[in-house]
Amino acid sequence: MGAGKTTVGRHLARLRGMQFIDADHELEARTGVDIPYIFDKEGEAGFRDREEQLIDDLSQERGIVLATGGGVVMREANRTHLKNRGRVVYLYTEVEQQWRRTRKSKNRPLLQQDNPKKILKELMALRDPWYREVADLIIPSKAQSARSLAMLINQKLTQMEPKS
Ligand SMILES: Nc1ncnc2c1ncn2[C@@H]1O[C@H](COP(=O)(O)OP(=O)(O)O)[C@@H](O)[C@H]1O
Ligand SMILES: O=C(O)C1=C[C@@H](OP(=O)(O)O)[C@@H](O)[C@H](O)C1
Ligand SMILES: [Mg+2]
Repeated sequence: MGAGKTTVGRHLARLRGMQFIDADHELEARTGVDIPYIFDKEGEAGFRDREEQLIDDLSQERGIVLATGGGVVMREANRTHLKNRGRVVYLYTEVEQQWRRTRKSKNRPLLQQDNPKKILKELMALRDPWYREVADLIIPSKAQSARSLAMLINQKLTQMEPKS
């Protein structure tokens, strides 16, 4: 959360002339409600079930840039689909930076409590190994604009062999 997946992903899609899809926005469009509402009514498990279904669906698309939610690596099926069906970029961000970028937002239910920095730290410890396992490319996102990060990712993807 707060790494810049949604923002950088949109720039990257523009640079590559591809369609951009944000999994959370797509889920909101398909259900007609927002992410906090889904967490509220169905809990995190309900959200994860919907997310898993959606990732299976979207990862079969070709020629898109897909920004996932940060918790996507929590389910093994998601990790497998992303790894097998696309090229995965891990936008690494320090917890302090994540916290600064997310502290005013009301849109991330997991952080709507007293000590969001502690939650971000715990989630990082749990998830970082999975992000690294799934990633084809690891990009530290420290102190660079979203557009320059997208340009860097674009360049690195272009240097890689096309995924068959
Ligand atoms: N490289 C960046 N530099 C400065 N601000 C950024 C950068 N990437 C994202 N942001 C800002 O941080 C916030 C969270 O970004 P977002 O793209 O929603 O992250 P994610 O989708 O990974 O949770 C947004 O307000 C966005 O404008
Ligand atoms: O890290 C997570 O578990 C989540 C990240 C969010 O997306 P962003 O990573 O785009 O904030 C969103 O999917 C949901 O609130 C859960
Ligand atoms: Mg996002």
